[in-house]
Amino acid sequence: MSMLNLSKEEFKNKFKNGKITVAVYGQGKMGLPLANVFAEAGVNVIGVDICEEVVENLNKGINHITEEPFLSELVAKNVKNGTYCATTDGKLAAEKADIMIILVPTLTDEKGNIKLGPVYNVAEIISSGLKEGNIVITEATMPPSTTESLITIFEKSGLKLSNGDFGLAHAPERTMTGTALRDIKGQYPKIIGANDSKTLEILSGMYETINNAGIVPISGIKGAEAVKVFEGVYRDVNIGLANELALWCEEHNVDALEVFESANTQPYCHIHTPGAGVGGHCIPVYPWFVINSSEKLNPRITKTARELNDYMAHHMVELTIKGLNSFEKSLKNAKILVLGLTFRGGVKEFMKSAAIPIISELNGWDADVYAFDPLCDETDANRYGAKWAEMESYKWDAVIITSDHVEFKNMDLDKLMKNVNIPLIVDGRNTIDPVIAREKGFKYLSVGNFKL
Ligand SMILES: NC(=O)C1=CN([C@@H]2O[C@H](COP(=O)(O)OP(=O)(O)OC[C@H]3O[C@@H](n4cnc5c(N)ncnc54)[C@H](O)[C@@H]3O)[C@@H](O)[C@H]2O)C=CC1
Ligand SMILES: CC(=O)N[C@@H]1[C@@H](OP(=O)(O)OP(=O)(O)OC[C@H]2O[C@@H](n3ccc(=O)[nH]c3=O)[C@H](O)[C@@H]2O)O[C@H](C(=O)O)[C@@H](O)[C@@H]1O
Repeated sequence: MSMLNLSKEEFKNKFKNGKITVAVYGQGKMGLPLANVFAEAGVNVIGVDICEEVVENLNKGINHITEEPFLSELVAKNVKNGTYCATTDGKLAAEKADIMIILVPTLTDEKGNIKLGPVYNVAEIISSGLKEGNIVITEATMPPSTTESLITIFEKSGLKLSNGDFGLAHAPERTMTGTALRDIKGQYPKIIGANDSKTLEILSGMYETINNAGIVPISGIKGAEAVKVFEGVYRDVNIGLANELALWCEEHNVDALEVFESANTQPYCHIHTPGAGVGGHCIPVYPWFVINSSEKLNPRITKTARELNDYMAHHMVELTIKGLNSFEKSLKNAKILVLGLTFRGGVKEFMKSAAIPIISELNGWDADVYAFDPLCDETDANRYGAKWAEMESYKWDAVIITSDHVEFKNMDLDKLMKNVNIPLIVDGRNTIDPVIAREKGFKYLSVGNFKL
């Protein structure tokens, strides 16, 4: 069906009555919730993924993103009522679909080199099934200009974008794991940048169907890509500032969180939270999209913040050494419990997790390193060089918190006190209340709060 001939209202009617088919490529933390919010709105949705086990389970109504609240029920309901199905056959999905959404990983390697293999792979597959009147949308976070770099791939289909044969847009996913369904339905307005006004009109109609916060149309595709990337750069740079000011607070024996919270009572001040570092495949990745595309510009602020945030894992080990030394203990053979393997609480994702370099450096000092994470298991701990243990397994010489899981926020400190050889907590996520920890007899150190 050529949607580009429809008015916005005609499109919305067909869309809500299952007359339009959407294929979402990538059924992970972002793609699966999006696909199922569309399906819940009555749209015909095909979820495409390369993982056969994921697809097989999804077609049985089984959700693999178990940390996403309410998603399991939604997937089961949509599969049952036939508005959602999954496949590994991306070409067939493209042949059936009117709108194709690309929501696969956009990553960088350790050196910040951008890796867009999954995007180009999906573009080739979509091109093989692209039909007149279709619209292709990138929702994955894209280095600015990347969506338009796919045009030559789509035009292998014989269709021409400049002739209006198909539409192209970028409409970034502005969602957090843990609140994805809420966010997709309208926590924030939907940014859309399209190749022409007709495509923009149709997609405004489409997203209005599921997002009650409305649409923010951007004058071009590249601008829409920059919106999303800049949101992430803003966050990484501001976390870097928080970490730098927290290190100053440690040097001057000032409680960083108390100062930051007080400064933030001024509406123009939003000092972020200092910590063990910036993980995930979003915030530490997007700055590289700016750094690697700057030729004349030297993006010194973006680069410096990135470097400082990556330094914080080492600082956590420094705090641990200072803490142990205050008990006349060194790291060698010290029994250390690392609480948290994931990059942040509530998400089972290890990309750039602070725990990984921390465990590696502790092992370098011949410490006896164990880990626990409520979302993980022994295999995850061993993969990163730690043995698996629970709090009660041994008497610990130090406990290092690297993920802000809610289980750690509610930790029973009286029980922990019974399971320590040395009462030392190094809190990389400001998860524990320092006053309570110190009242209970712990030596408590965190980024920005250093009292031996
Ligand atoms: N995770 C988050 O909090 C957010 C992520 N994003 C962006 O969303 C995009 C996707 O991220 P996530 O969903 O978190 O990744 P994810 O790793 O959770 O899921 C990616 C899915 O894509 C599948 N996949 C990989 N290559 C594929 C291919 N060639 N064809 C089909 N499927 C393929 C994988 O099997 C996996 O199921 C990224 O660009 C990310 O920057 C945007 C906002 C938030
Ligand atoms: C601007 C913003 O809030 N972006 C969100 C972010 O989600 P993400 O899951 O990456 O979590 P996050 O809260 O940004 O945390 C990233 C990392 O930074 C750390 N972190 C976070 C905030 C802070 O003040 N200090 C800090 O050290 C976290 O511990 C974590 O290691 O990135 C997502 C994305 O863009 O993919 C985005 O959709 C989410 O809304």
